[in-house]
Order: sequence, then C-alpha cells, then structure tokens
Amino acid sequence: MNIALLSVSLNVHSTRRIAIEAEKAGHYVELIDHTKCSVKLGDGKPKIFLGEEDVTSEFDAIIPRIGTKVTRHGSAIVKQFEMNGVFSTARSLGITRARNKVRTLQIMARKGIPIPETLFSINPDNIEDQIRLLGGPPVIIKIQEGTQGLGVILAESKKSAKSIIDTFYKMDTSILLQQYVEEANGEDIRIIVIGNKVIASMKRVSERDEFRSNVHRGGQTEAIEISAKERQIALDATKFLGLGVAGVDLMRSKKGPVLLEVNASPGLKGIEAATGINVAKHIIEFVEKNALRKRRK
Ligand SMILES: Nc1ncnc2c1ncn2[C@@H]1O[C@H](COP(=O)(O)OP(=O)(O)OP(=O)(O)O)[C@@H](O)[C@H]1O
Repeated sequence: MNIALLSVSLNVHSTRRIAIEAEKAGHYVELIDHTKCSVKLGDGKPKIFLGEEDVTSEFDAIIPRIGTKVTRHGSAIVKQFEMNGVFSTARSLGITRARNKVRTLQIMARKGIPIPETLFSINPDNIEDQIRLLGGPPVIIKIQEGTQGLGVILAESKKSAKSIIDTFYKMDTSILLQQYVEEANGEDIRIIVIGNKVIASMKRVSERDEFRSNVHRGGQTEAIEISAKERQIALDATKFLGLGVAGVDLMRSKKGPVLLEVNASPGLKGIEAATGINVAKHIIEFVEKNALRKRRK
C-alpha cells in the first residue's frame, strides 16, 4: 500500500516511528509536507500538488500529523484527499474540532460526556460574575489553541484571575475558564484510541510545584489500568469527534472521570515508553484494515 504521512518532517519522533512501522510492514511510505501542498479546484477532478508534483492519486491512505500552527490549511489538504476517496486516519472535521477546546467541550457536553465546569466569554465587564459562576477561585484559564500545557494558567485568587482574564479579553485572545480540579493532584490520564479500541493508557504526574502534568512541562509517565467508565468516555469522545486515532486526556475528579481534551495527532514517545506497546504498529494495522476496505468498495 502507498501511505502518505502528512507531517512537516521525519525528524518528528512520532512521524518517524509511524514511517518505520509502515516500512516494516512492507508499505511504501512518503512524507508529504502539507505546508508545501496546494489544491487546484476548477475544471475536472480537484488536484493536490506537492510543490509542482501532482500527488492526487499517489496514495491509498494518509496519516495526518497536523501541527497547531497550520490546522486550517492542513485540514483543507486532508479534506481534499478525503473527497478524492483516500482513507485518512483522521477526518478533517475531527482535526479542526479537536484543535478547538471550546468546540470539543461543546460537543462532549451535548453528548453527555463529563467535563470540568467550563465557561467561555469575551466580555470584560462582568469578570467577577464569570469567576463566581465557576464557584470562585482558584480557576484555570486556558488559551483556546494552546498545546503542551503552554497557555494553561492557574489563578489562585480572585485578584489574579481578574487581571489575567481582563488582559486576555483586551488582547482579543480566545480563552476558556475552568474549575480547578484540585483533587486530581497534578495527574491526568492519556488514553490512546485506535479504531474504536483502547490501545494503551498512561498516567502523567506533574513535577513538584507544578499543576500541569504534560510531558513537555516535566510530567512523569507510567502505564495504568483504566476503569470501564474511563474506557467508555475515551471511545465515545473519539467517535463523537470523528477521529480514527486519538489521544484522549482525562482527569480523575471527585465526581468521577472528566474529559479535558482530545488530540488528533497524539505523541507516541511517552506512551510507547511508558507502556511498551507499539502504538505506531497499531496505527498501521488500522490503516491496512480500513484503506483496503475502502478500495474494495
Ligand atoms: N481544570 C483543570 N484542573 C486542574 N488541572 C488542569 C485542568 N485543566 C488542565 N489541567 C492540567 O494542565 C495540563 C494541561 O492542560 P490541557 O491538556 O488542557 O492543555 P494543553 O496545552 O492543550 O495540553 P496538550 O498538549 O495535552 O494538548 C493537564 O494535563 C492537566 O494536568
């Protein structure tokens, strides 16, 4: 099978891992830098170009690994491959939904998936009311498009919460406010879902004097067993967003597990190291099953 890895570089660990497993399984795999792709619409079938090369009909499947800065363009390229009948491990709609924390939480709330109490607004006139609606400080303030824990702020007092929120509103930065899940103790859970199955799960534990458990913020990882409820939340969240492969983040709150967010291109380094599970191989097996099925239709 011919597989395109939509990523900016093979130097990205997860991209490289997937390429290695694809080659081991006997596939032809090519890195397609989506930032260098263009789509030509008009007469005839829409065409996708990598630079000057026409790559419209080169691939049976694509595996998107779209970075935060180019979500819109990246998902448009994914959409074009999809519309041309190529199997993708993530639908373009799923990529854009997952990238937007508010959108994700809106969908989850509608579907009855438990999430932390969350509020979004752009109004600087009633910040005190907004904090009160969340039960008062401490509150978490998140930049909507943040990643790796950057742009996630813990405001412990009303004074600091007000000044931070006010600053973001005045800067036109989209944020959301969230109840601080203190009892999670700086820990969260990452669950990898591939094709409606939980493949691996790990706990991330934050460093001392840090509430964010992201590996990029010094969090330590270990494999864990998850509960039946956590498993169901991960499977449902992935399905509701329309993703084939996802990294679902949960926290254990006193009300039970709550969903934090869903990643459409989850990193593989931490989870493979913590669990010893070959996640990249599972992704390729998922592609094999589904791309072949799509071709047979
Ligand atoms: N409401 C909350 N209460 C307590 N801790 C939180 C809350 N929200 C986030 N955290 C902590 O901050 C970390 C980063 O939050 P979040 O996952 O929302 O941000 P991110 O920057 O999008 O991360 P990622 O790189 O996983 O996409 C979480 O892993 C968790 O440890």
